[in-house]
Amino acid sequence: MSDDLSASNTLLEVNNLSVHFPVTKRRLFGSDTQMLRAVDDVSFVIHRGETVGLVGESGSGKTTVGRAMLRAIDPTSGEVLFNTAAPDAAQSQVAVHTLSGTALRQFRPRMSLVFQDPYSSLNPRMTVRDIIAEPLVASGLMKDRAQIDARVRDIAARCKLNLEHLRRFPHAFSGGQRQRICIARALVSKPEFVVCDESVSALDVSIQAEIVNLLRDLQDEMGVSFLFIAHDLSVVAQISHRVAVMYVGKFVEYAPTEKLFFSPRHPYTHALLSAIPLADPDANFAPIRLKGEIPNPLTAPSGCRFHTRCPFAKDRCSTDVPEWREVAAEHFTACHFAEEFDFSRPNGNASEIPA
Ligand SMILES: Nc1ncnc2c1ncn2[C@@H]1O[C@H](COP(=O)(O)OP(=O)(O)OP(=O)(O)O)[C@@H](O)[C@H]1O
Repeated sequence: MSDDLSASNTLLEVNNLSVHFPVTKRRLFGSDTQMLRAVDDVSFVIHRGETVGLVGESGSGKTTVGRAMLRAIDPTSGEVLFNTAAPDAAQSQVAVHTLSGTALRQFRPRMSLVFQDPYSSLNPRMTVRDIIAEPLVASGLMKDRAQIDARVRDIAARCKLNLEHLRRFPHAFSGGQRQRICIARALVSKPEFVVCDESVSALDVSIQAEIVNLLRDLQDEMGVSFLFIAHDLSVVAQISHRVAVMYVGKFVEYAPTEKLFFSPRHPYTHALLSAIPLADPDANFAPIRLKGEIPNPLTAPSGCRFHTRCPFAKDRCSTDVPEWREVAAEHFTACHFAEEFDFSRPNGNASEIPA
């Protein structure tokens, strides 16, 4: 677990990141192209050895943030800066958003991705050994077979895979074992940053807990940082040092996990938390339920994007875009009235975060 939130421990800086997709609609005569603002002006940092949870309803832009950070897609604007050196050495900063060609290919092994579906993301015709070795071979990081085998066996053992299984094919394995194979593949190149995109969502609850524990152990051993994308706030709470909440392409709140759970400042975070059955002895805590669907980013509401569903919205919420600001130490939000709301659960404590 990383508690060092100092600037010298920063691994990734995301500054004003936007990803807009052109969407063309056919009309009777000709066509009409609009920009879909999947991610709009998002800024945050991730520290070394830290897990940042990213939550929000379907379509809010979580996957697009992760893919842009990995340069799997090109950002429309903004920066992704990666500090490559160890914290005590002189740091060397790589502007990931500007990399291309050979430089991008050489940088790729430092970042990786674990997909949601452990069934479709493994090639059924490859052995487990070859699947795990693939990133080393594809990036040209290692060429010597004995060296590759040693690295594969090392990461497979860390992921608690039986080494005898390396010669088998993926169909022989359960969902949990397959996800261990996916994690081994993602970590074989010893990346410093890994995006886990809904990586436990498809698994049974007991298996989810095993995978979350495995990711924590691997983080302690290898110092890797995770962006952990999920719908399920209770899973995110178990693994994340800090949590960001997204709504229609915007970050609405970002705070250390306990603060976000027990003193949220944004009505949307409060609404998401209201859906979790936490034992809460505080009589003042009034849960709210969200009505309606998340708006389409093509027709995102003006002002605060949440105002159309916010039970606390006032006039200016429909016209003025709220400023993204630090309302308490390490606690950021974008709500005009964050200072006025009290959604806190003063009697809550960390042990109440669902396990
Ligand atoms: N390549 C693309 N072209 C056009 N629109 C896209 C593209 N990729 C994503 N989108 C749109 O961008 C928005 C954000 O999508 P994204 O997948 O990032 O959301 P998400 O929060 O990860 O959702 P989910 O939880 O369902 O995966 C959605 O409206 C989606 O339809």
